[in-house]
Amino acid sequence: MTPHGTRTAAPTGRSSSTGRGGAPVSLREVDIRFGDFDAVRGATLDIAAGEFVCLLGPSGCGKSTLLNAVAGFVTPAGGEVTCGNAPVTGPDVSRGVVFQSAEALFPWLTVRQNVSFGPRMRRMPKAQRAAVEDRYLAMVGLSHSADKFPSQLSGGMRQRAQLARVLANEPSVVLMDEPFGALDAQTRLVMQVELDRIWRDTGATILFVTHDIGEAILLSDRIVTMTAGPAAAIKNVYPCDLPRPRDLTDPASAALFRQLREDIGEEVARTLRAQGLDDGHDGRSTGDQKGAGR
Ligand SMILES: Nc1ncnc2c1ncn2[C@@H]1O[C@H](COP(=O)(O)OP(=O)(O)OP(=O)(O)O)[C@@H](O)[C@H]1O
Repeated sequence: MTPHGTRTAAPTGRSSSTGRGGAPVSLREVDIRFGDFDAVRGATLDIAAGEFVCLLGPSGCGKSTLLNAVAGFVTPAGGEVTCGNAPVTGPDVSRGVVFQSAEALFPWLTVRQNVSFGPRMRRMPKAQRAAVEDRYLAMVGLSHSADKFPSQLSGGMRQRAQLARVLANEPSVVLMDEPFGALDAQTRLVMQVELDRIWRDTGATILFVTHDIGEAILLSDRIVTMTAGPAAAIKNVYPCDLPRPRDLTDPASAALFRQLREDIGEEVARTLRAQGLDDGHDGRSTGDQKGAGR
């Protein structure tokens, strides 16, 4: 598969059975600075409504920073981020964020109350709220655990609860920052399959940050790599149109895996050289991990 520069993706036309479907997201020449530190420079990317895009890159390059700019947590120093053609000027429930840590759940509330939190804040009537709770608890497979507290859940269940809480706001864009990074390998595989189904059901646009090349191949319509920071940029955009469900051992997936590993390996090696730590390491043992292509 040939990577290409940033482009405007054609809308996928994916329909949703729940939620409000997806919205397009656009980054135009986005620069992000933290004081004197130049974190991201000139990032341009168009994500179509309903598209699933993964951001991959070496540790510390700026993946979360870019996701935070789409979330509205970080204000770009230059350029523009738009969602559904409106400028992003701050956080909004139409852009839900799922974090790596399930600490994002309120520990004093049950799973159902956590899921209900957004609709309650929006003063949704009780009967309607109950229907929303039921729908999203069922969607993530937590109906039977609705009355448990977060401390009574496994790591995978907590991430499901976090996702249900975000989905209960019926966001048109879901931003996921290494949501499965703290899970064991088996749970992670289960969650990847479930997320693929949930994405189809909701029709939401998903921007997903991961270190895991295999995970990106299993889930994405397109995979975006970033250069090592500072002043990180979008490096390549790889279309990933393999038939779903995907199998990392099939030759096309394995070839894409190797291509991505090489792409990220170059950036890791560049970072090590810049730090004077280069000992001939080509970065291939980093990036990832599990899956095929090795
Ligand atoms: N609030 C902040 N203040 C100062 N620097 C920051 C801030 N947030 C991020 N950075 C810096 O910006 C760069 C990009 O960080 P970011 O967390 O986006 O990287 P990442 O690619 O998501 O990393 P990882 O894969 O390790 O999670 C890093 O050098 C980081 O130290």
